[in-house]
Amino acid sequence: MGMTQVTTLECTLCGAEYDPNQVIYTCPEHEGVKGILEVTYDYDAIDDAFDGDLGGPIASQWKYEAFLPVAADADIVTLNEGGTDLFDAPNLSDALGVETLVKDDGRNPTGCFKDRASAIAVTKAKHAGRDIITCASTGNAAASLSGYAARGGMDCRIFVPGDAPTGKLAQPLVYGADVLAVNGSYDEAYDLSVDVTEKYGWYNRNAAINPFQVEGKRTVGHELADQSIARGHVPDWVVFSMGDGCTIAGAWKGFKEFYELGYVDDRPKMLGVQAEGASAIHDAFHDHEDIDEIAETLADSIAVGRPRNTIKACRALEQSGGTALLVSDDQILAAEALLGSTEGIYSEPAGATPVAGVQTALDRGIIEQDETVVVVSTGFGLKDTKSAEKATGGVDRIDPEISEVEGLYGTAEEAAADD
Ligand SMILES: Cc1ncc(COP(=O)(O)O)c(C=O)c1O
Ligand SMILES: N[C@@H](CCOP(=O)(O)O)C(=O)O
Repeated sequence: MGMTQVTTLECTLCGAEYDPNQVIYTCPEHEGVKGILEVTYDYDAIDDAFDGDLGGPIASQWKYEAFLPVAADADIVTLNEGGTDLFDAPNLSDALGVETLVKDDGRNPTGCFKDRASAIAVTKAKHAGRDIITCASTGNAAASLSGYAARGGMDCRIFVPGDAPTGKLAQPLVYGADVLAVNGSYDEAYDLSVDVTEKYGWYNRNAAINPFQVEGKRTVGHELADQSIARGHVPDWVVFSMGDGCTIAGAWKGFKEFYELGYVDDRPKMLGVQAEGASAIHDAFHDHEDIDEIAETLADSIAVGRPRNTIKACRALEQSGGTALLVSDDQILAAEALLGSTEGIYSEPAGATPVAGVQTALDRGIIEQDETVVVVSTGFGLKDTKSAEKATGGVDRIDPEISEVEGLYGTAEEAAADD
């Protein structure tokens, strides 16, 4: 059975349309991965089918199943992804000087928002009768896909840059994937995975070329809209970090759909944040003539030199009235420590990057102090403890002597007198 609510796959460059019930990645009319495809829907059919309790509890992203491009007779492979909390963040708000909420997508089953897309990929691959699935990854998509492939009983072969954080390499190994650590950058691992997909015919999960992956990511936008209904107001800004640009594009598409269907009465502006050393989407959005294709940032998840989804990301920024800005690695590390120490939310650097973006946007008058901001923390910090050590300065090492504690805090009597 086909996906009744999906109408076509439309090329973002030339508008050519393709049958969505085939496995197709990019538009063959363009070289390489340029002709990214957009999934289009019959929204009347979706609206008829959707019976979610808007403003009510969100058990998982499957609350929005009517919006998801899976066949009605597909066996869904899920670990209960999505349904992540949107936290009030009073301490962080005080520190930043603007009302801030945190959507903690690091609480997904494998510790990253990628699970929203991986559930779709493995479900679709199985439905298409495939038994091997692949992707290129800076680490999170790899870990996520490996977990879902294990759950779905599929073989998983992933390509990661050799210097990926060890936590992100351990995770897919435990999930039973073949982890191929490429001597090179993410961009090189990516090109290799595309080559392999063409030659071996494995199913490719990469969001940048597999048009259905951005569609899974849009449930974060559905949830933000749903949570806005529960809270009674839509935030002025939603802030994401950007690497390939698929995540912000998906989130915007999801929120916009709910707005256009009349489920929610306003839309946020999207703020996309990149690292100074990996700035290609920012550069394209601001019409810089020389786009810097070198990626050098400790925020490994957004260390992307040649983003594959610049078109969709820039469209999200433009349509929402938002913008893109850059932050330094030092700001990212400081943001990781700030988010953790103010709200107990431990993010990897790319997950904390939006917090650094809010600070910069306030300084530059892009965000006003009387606005409301949602930062989306996209990945859990324990995947990259080396960066956490850099962010915090690490532990105090002491001998097992009371005098060592007294050296730090004074004697117990002195500390009691201070209280
Ligand atoms: C934790 C984390 N945050 C942000 C991103 C950026 O997402 P995108 O590449 O879709 O822009 C990624 C990777 O893609 C990621 O793993
Ligand atoms: N930084 C990403 C890159 C690939 O993920 P995708 O979902 O955009 O395909 C990662 O975590 O690997």
